[in-house]
Amino acid sequence: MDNQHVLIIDDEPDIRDLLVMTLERMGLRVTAAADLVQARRALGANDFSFCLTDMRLPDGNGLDLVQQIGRDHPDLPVAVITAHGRVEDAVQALKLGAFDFVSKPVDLGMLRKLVNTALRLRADDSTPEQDDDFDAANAPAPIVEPDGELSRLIGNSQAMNRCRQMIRKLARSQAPVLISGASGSGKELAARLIHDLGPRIDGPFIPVNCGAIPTELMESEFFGHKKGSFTGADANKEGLFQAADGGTLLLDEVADLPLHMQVKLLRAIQEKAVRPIGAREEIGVDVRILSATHKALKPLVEEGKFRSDLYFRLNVIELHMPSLAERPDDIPALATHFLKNITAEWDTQAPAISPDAMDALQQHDFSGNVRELINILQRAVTMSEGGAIDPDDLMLEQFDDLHDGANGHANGDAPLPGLDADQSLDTYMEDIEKQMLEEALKKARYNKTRAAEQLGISFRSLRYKLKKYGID
Ligand SMILES: Nc1ncnc2c1ncn2[C@@H]1O[C@H](COP(=O)(O)OP(=O)(O)OP(=O)(O)O)[C@@H](O)[C@H]1O
Repeated sequence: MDNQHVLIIDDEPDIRDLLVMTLERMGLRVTAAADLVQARRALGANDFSFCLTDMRLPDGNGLDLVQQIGRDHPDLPVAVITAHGRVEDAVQALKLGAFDFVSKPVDLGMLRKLVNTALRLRADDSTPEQDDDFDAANAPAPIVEPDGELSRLIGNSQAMNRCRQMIRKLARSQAPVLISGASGSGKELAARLIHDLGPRIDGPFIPVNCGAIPTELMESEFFGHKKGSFTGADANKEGLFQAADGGTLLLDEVADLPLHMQVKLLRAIQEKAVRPIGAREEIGVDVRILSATHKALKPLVEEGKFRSDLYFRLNVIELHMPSLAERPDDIPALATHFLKNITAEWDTQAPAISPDAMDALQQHDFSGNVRELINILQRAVTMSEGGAIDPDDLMLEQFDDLHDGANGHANGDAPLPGLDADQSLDTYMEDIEKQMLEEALKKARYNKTRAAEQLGISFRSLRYKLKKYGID
């Protein structure tokens, strides 16, 4: 870290001195500026590795500097110091391309972590950055060569290129990202890439399905607990935030968070600290938050089911993963890639996909997106007898029937089985319930969250019923 030169901008002499001293103790060379004019002069005359600016300065707003640095020095990470509780300022700074923020009074421990992360980013900089904008959603996407980690994202459509371009850019920031997209469209894969391409790569990546944690255990799962803090707390337990310290926490299916937990999460995200159940003190955590959802969150906010303040905090930047219907041209490349993977994993000969079968795949309505394509190919490799996969091997009608079928039974269109003479009404009802559960699971490609949705019951209720009937 020797010789790295950083720029601090703050008009309050006491705070400025404290910041300078803290960073110099980290072995950094520090230049301090008291206003925008001094800062611009310093930027023009030096090659900085990191910049930290206050928001309110005597001759203007620190956000103007964030924008200017984004334009003139796109590789220079810049963080802002926000007044305590001014979440809007922090969100605005992140949207404008700030790397991260710290709020006043500045916690020096957190600041040191932030600076280390920023300098790691700078040290890793080997590839020149594209000078693009976060919200340039409709701009034509320049081709981002799918080399290195990004080659894990298959597909060369415009939509996929735009995703790669966004992911590369998002990896450089610490801003919260909301990843939207249909089931199986690659949301978790995108989150992993943002983590792997960023300065937190050596830290943990912890994905958590928010719909899968029982309500009563949520607080303990996220924040941990102290031994003896409630019945059954036999030992101290670390929560997911602590487990993700120095890395990334992915809140998957974030729409399924119950309201009481949304309040607690918001606090943890804002304060960058958690308090385990039964603990007196809060513990600072250095975690980047990504979230993913297949449900549109905005309508949930309007219905009062998702807190608007949490939505505002999580959705600083949105990354949309396109469904296969939006990029059918990517299907051949995806199919060829997965076929190779499957045959390598199963140690069998790789059959070719006949042109007719490829056509059929391109016509197919993939409600389960890439995950469904993988399932279809796994089955096709098992079914194919000759050297090629033919349309029949794909058994696409069966997948279509599954799309339509569960609606049939689940909505009561299909005839109900008759009641046996020696059967009680209870066991008869249980048989029907079991049958509906199995069909909904099949239709949802064994995604329990989706199956619960189709059945109109909560995830927790589904899990209870599956256990009751011994369905795995
Ligand atoms: N563009 C892609 N290139 C290569 N593999 C992909 C791509 N998109 C998705 N996959 C693969 O498809 C599978 C499903 O992707 P993933 O779990 O990321 O989807 P998801 O959107 O998070 O799904 P869900 O909504 O069900 O949680 C994974 O095996 C993933 O690696």
